[in-house]
Amino acid sequence: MARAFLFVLDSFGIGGAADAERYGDAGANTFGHIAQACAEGRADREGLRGGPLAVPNMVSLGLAHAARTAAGLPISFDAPLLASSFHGAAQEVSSGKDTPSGHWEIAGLPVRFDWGYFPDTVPAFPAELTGAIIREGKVPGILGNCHAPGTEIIERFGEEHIRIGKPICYTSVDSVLQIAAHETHFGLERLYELCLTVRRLVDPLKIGRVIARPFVGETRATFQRTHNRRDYAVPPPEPTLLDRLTERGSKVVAIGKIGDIFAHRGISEVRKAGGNMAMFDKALGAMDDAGDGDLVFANFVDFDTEFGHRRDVAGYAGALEAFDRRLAEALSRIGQGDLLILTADHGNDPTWRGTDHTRERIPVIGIGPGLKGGDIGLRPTFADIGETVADHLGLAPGRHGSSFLATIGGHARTA
Ligand SMILES: O=P(O)(O)O[C@H]1O[C@H](CO)[C@@H](O)[C@H]1O
Ligand SMILES: [Mn+2]
Ligand SMILES: [Mn+2]
Repeated sequence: MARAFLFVLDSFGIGGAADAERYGDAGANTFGHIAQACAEGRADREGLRGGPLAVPNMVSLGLAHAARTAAGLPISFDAPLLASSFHGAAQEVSSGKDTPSGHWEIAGLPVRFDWGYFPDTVPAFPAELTGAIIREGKVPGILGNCHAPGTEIIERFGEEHIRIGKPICYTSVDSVLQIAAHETHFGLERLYELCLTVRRLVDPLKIGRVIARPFVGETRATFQRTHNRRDYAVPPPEPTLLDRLTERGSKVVAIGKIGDIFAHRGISEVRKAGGNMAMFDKALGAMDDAGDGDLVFANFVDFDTEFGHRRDVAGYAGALEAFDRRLAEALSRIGQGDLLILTADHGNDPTWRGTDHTRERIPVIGIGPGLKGGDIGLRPTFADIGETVADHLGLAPGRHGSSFLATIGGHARTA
């Protein structure tokens, strides 16, 4: 019996990317800087957390060792490593530091082409596109049309949006076109339909994702985004690990936004919930249901959306600690033949300038009862993760990356 559980802590980078300079991110280190801020008492928040970062379960899987591999940081956490655990870091070869690039590469498909981006100008969208959105989306116009952080732009235009019914369209340094609209005044289903229309319109521009950003509340002070966010991604240009598994008849259970990220290709079942903790419940349930050859692929998005982009260090630290506490429940479900890998898709250093992702290496830590475990070193591509899962689940090797299963004493199960 072989099963695999892949948990992505969205944006939990560990620094050290060799090409960080090109992105203006030399020195960015999400994990390192959060740990440092906590150690120096700069991430205390009444009622939430205080003191040094406490993530003992991830440390026992080798998180601190992984940080040293990625960025040369000294290991300052002293928990013993669990038997059969393994640790290392991976460098991204895809050019984008965005969610689809990170996840697709993890699933064995590096993104070699360049995404389309909108310039940081006002207006940000080409006039023909804006015209088409209004015409084909049947809306009276659009608000925003610029680069902006999502919460700010809702504060700025939310009331006007409610009054005149124009959706708020904005973008960022990522390859995205985001549409914020009120759940009841504009309508949630109408927002989703509009996003589908816009998805088609931006396909020729190679825009990675159109994202529905519904919100509620009646005034500037009370607006709040809801968990009904939906991402409309372009389908991956080649088969991913997910396609390879489902084609063989294995189940791929997608927790959180994984289904959206892969444009629902190679996914057997989607289980969604609002917030990291509810998502963790879903992940545990999927672990209980998984059978031989299956993959549970989970994304925990709060780290990125709620804390990384908001540059909220204490919030990020608190979320890591809450996640780490729940990890004990996942570890108790792991048995012989199981492989659990924790990783990330890019960085989002909450101590960094701006509000965008940071180019970083990612942790690759995990456990597989019966394995020798140990150091897997620095992997040259995130695709090594997907290839290791493929190897563990008995698939033939894919086109990108290589399995580290043999390094940790696993048996290639490929027939
Ligand atoms: O500021 P919000 O709306 O959260 O947007 C963020 O979320 C987008 C998708 O993850 C990123 O491109 C970033 O701009
Ligand atoms: Mn992400
Ligand atoms: Mn993000």
